[in-house]
Amino acid sequence: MNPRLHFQDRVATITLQRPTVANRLAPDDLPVLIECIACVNQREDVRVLVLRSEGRHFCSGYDISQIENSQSEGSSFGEMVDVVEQCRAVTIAAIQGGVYGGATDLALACDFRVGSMAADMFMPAARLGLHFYASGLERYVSRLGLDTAKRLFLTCERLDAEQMKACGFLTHLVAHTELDETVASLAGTLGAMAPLPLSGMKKHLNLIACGRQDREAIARDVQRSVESEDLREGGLAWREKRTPLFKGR
Ligand SMILES: CC(C)(COP(=O)([O-])OP(=O)(O)OC[C@H]1O[C@@H](n2cnc3c(N)ncnc32)[C@H](O)[C@@H]1OP(=O)(O)O)[C@@H](O)C(=O)NCCC(=O)NCCSC(=O)C[C@@H](O)C[N+](C)(C)C
Repeated sequence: MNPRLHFQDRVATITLQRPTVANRLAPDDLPVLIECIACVNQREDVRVLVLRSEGRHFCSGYDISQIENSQSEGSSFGEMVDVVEQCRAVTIAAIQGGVYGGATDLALACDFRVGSMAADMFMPAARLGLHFYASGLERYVSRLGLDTAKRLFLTCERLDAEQMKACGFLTHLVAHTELDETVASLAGTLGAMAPLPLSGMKKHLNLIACGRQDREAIARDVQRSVESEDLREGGLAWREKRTPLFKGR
């Protein structure tokens, strides 16, 4: 099955596993990815989702051999990326190599993008004759700013790992050999946080980034945390100088 979903402790991992075609995503892969996220959302014990892939490239985007159908399929690619962005768990993309086209939007929908020095990226939509969908354009501008979004979309320029970090595409840049360890360490850090504020603040920060903030909803989530067992546990653990044991309620 592509992709593969795996659970360990508080961490879910989705692995793209078509390395012979640079992990390109065909229309058939999109509902499978959406289903994987639905499975993750159902598991209350899962706090972190790692999106990784096998082989030299992270993902080469949409299947170019089916690009003419992308008008009808385009919305489902964007829909899949929106579903990833709205995942309840905090998401980390582990980018070991190339990330191209729609895959760059998929990575941007993740909360953290940890890249290796072997990573590179480009967005060839204009070169292919394709206008990118609205939610992807918005995500680029809200995450990277207007000038970088224009540079990437309009020139189709290739960026190396250091340029990806400099423009904010990568949140972390590490040696190739340290990628898995860095991702596991970040997943461990995030997995130890109180689940309610973790997923709540993730959701609201994303909404604020695209200008759709809801102050009343934030106030409700603040109140929910004030009344939570986890807040009492957090204070108690601090006083007792021990690691808190959060239950997500
Ligand atoms: C990834 C790559 C750098 C790898 O190079 P490599 O030298 O390591 O390997 P390769 O021999 O080029 O690739 C291995 C195989 O993988 C295939 N492949 C690689 N990426 C593909 C892709 N995206 N679609 C279809 N086949 C793809 C190659 O054609 C090839 O097939 P073959 O063995 O039958 O010749 C090189 O294949 C390449 O540039 N691929 C194209 C990348 C690219 O332009 N991606 C953007 C796709 S368009 C896109 O994503 C926009 C889309 O999101 C918009 N919308 C959602 C609205 C539809």
